[in-house]
Amino acid sequence: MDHFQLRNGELYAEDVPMARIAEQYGTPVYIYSRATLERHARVFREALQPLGKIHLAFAVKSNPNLAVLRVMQREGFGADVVSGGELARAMAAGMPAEDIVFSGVGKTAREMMQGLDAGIGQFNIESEEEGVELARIADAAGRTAHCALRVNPDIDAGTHEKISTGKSDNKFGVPIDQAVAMYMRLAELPGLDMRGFAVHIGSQLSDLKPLELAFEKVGAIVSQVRSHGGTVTHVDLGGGLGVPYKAGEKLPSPADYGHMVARVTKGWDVTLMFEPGRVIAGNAGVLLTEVIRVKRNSNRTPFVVVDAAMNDLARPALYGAWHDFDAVKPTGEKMTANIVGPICETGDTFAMERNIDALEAGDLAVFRTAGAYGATMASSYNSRGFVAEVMVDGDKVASVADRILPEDIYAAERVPEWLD
Ligand SMILES: Cc1ncc(COP(=O)(O)O)c(C=O)c1O
Ligand SMILES: N[C@@H](CCCC[NH3+])C(=O)O
Repeated sequence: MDHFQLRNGELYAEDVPMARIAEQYGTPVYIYSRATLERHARVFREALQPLGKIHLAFAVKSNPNLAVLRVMQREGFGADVVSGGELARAMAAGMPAEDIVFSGVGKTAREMMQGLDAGIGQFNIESEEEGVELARIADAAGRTAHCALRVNPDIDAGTHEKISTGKSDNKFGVPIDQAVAMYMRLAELPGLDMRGFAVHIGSQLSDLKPLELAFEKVGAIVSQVRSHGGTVTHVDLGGGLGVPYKAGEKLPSPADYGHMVARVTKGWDVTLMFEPGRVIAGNAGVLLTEVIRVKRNSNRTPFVVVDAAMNDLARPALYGAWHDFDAVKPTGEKMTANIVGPICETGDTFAMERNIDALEAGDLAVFRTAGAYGATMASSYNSRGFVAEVMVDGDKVASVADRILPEDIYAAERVPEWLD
């Protein structure tokens, strides 16, 4: 059930009218629904639970807000992190260190030490060089790093090229044909406990077939390692499951995904790990915005200029991504418009020639499916500050991230005295 729905002709977030949120917190503002996050977490768990030993790690990059992480922690999820900052956030939100997986091609020595000091559950190593460095650091500190080797299966995930990660020319993972020998070498190093493999071929996948092919390839190397006398107890299958961005769009469900995973991993005898992000958070958030003005150039499609911009929601500018856009108080009238933000770039365009609810200056509207890769990718470009975030829970609403004003940002800047 959608928790961002019309009631008596106006949009609500759970039991809170969005107009009230705009009044109280201003716009633009991200709104997260606790009930939706929880439902998605449970649906995902129920789809994978039948597989036996599983570990669920929420991809922090998709939505690192502390309140969102706390919801996930209460749902029994650990975290997939890709930086020292995300690791610190996951821990600040109360995630147990042993439930945290650290991925990423560029972990610094300092971040490795941070993970070791915290006692995180697993490092996903993305190169032999990284494994050797982690071994040296762990050994010198008298620690053991539990590790999986991330493989690159050279599979086209069929998603946007900028969010594909599993082709051989992508920077992620090690070539799968070298993985077994590399795994065996790394397993010899002091300081490392090689316990398995990881794979993640991309995000917003709308077809399960590429995932299935990737997992089959991983299954083959698990057998090869074992036939060489090596040990494999964990396989991390990453995230990537897509979500509908357009009303009525059909994508594979977590249950479809669960059935596919069950079929492919039958007999592996490992703990299966998952790193879902978008499928949990995407449709659990919207970006509420106010129309600043409607700019009508005679005979041309009007521009609906909203107070959200590409710095608040970067996906349309970065990937040409589609976000459904609905009036908070629709009149039933429609218009064809270009939806743009106030930033001084043509790329600050959310949609062109879109058939939308008729809007005028001062009206409120939402970009849907903005809970993942929304606020987390915000910037302060054009000195617009950082967008605010709230969470609703039934009829309750709370700020979960205050708006950061331009003056808060330039307070950290200095003019050196030699410029006086
Ligand atoms: C290593 C890794 N794990 C998990 C995710 C989360 O992906 P998604 O939000 O598509 O589930 C990503 C992002 O693509 C990733 O790079
Ligand atoms: N930022 C991307 C997803 C990247 C996934 C990170 N591995 C998006 O908005 O779709």
